[in-house]
Amino acid sequence: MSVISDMRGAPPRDLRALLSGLGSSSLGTSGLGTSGLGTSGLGTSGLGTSGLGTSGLGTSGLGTSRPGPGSAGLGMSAARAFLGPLIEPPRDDQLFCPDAIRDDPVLGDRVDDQLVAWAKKVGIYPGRHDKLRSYGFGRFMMLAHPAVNDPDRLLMATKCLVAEWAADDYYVDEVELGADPAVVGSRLARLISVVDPAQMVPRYATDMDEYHRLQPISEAFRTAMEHLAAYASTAQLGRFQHQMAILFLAWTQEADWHVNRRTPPVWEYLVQRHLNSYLPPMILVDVLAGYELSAHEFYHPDVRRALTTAGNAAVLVNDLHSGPAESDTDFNLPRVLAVNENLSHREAMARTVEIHNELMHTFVGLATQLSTAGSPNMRRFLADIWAWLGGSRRWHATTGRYNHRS
Ligand SMILES: CC(C)=CCC/C(C)=C(\C)COP(=O)(O)OP(=O)(O)O
Repeated sequence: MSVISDMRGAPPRDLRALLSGLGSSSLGTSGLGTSGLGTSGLGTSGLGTSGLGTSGLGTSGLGTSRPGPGSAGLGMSAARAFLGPLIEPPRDDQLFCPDAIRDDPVLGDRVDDQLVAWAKKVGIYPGRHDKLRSYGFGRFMMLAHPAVNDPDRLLMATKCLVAEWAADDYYVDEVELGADPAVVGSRLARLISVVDPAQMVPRYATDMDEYHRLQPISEAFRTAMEHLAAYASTAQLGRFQHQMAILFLAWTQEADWHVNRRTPPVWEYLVQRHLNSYLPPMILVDVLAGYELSAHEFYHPDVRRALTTAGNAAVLVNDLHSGPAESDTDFNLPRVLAVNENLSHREAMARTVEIHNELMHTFVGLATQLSTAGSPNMRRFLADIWAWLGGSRRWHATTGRYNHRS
């Protein structure tokens, strides 16, 4: 039995409180089915509120005000009665993390089929489309957004995810795929000019366009963001651009470790994983579900703290699962811990679980406070993040990217 599946832990009291207020909203929205969430004809702002039935719950509106005391609308018992049963985290292991709320393999397959067709069209993962299919990135998004039944919304999120993963694989991690730490900075700086379009005098614009036309990863980002823009508000699109700049910065830091052949101290690795976290796909939960957490709330420092904590915890689940599939020169927390603290692999895995759990408990505490004090959309957003964490956990445990059949 692996260290991430052989110890038990009961959900603590604060988690129960959090779930009664927020985890249930995802269950509530999943109950709406495709007609409530999945159709493109519905305006984003109206959909969020109608999805949660806020009008009947005495709330302070759509969350344009700062989250603060006194604006809570949905009492816990009311939430439970209205939105359904609590989500219990799985009891079969030590990882303090929910499991997936829904698993719809047919829907996941459908998104993955369309994903592979898109990948062929833009030119990413050439000659590796079977591998790409086996990763089940569409299945990932199906698991992580359990309230969303619309394949096109899931495909949009999957394209964004895969554009990021392709950049990570081809520019940062996989030397055999052309990754080269000496040019990571330049490649990513050029790529950000697609994410946040560079303004160019006409005489050089053709040169820049020609470069991007020949870069499948540029084309992946351009088309993924075009798809994202069909569903996202300006502010939601801005979030994504901001998060990409952070992500790309982190990848240049990683390149420094490779070029200079140094293993960072644990704190520096954790800073890098804070920047190179799962936040980019996570912050799209409201875009997919068809509502919007206002920019005012989204960027509130307390909210940012909660979200980055969740993003950091989620990416450590990646570190726990991906280690064996990574090359020896790749960095992950167990490896960094083992080197810095002279731990065995098993000890380093157990320490990673501990750090993950500490982050998750912090997230639960912060989210509990925010969901008590914040708007209905705040509560819903946190619920959707919780659901995302569960879907991510299930994906990591089952994807062909990290789990090879022998
Ligand atoms: C979707 C995405 C690529 C988000 C940014 C965070 C990130 C780069 C990952 C979660 C991938 O991390 P990592 O490089 O460790 O993943 P693999 O182990 O290479 O699959």
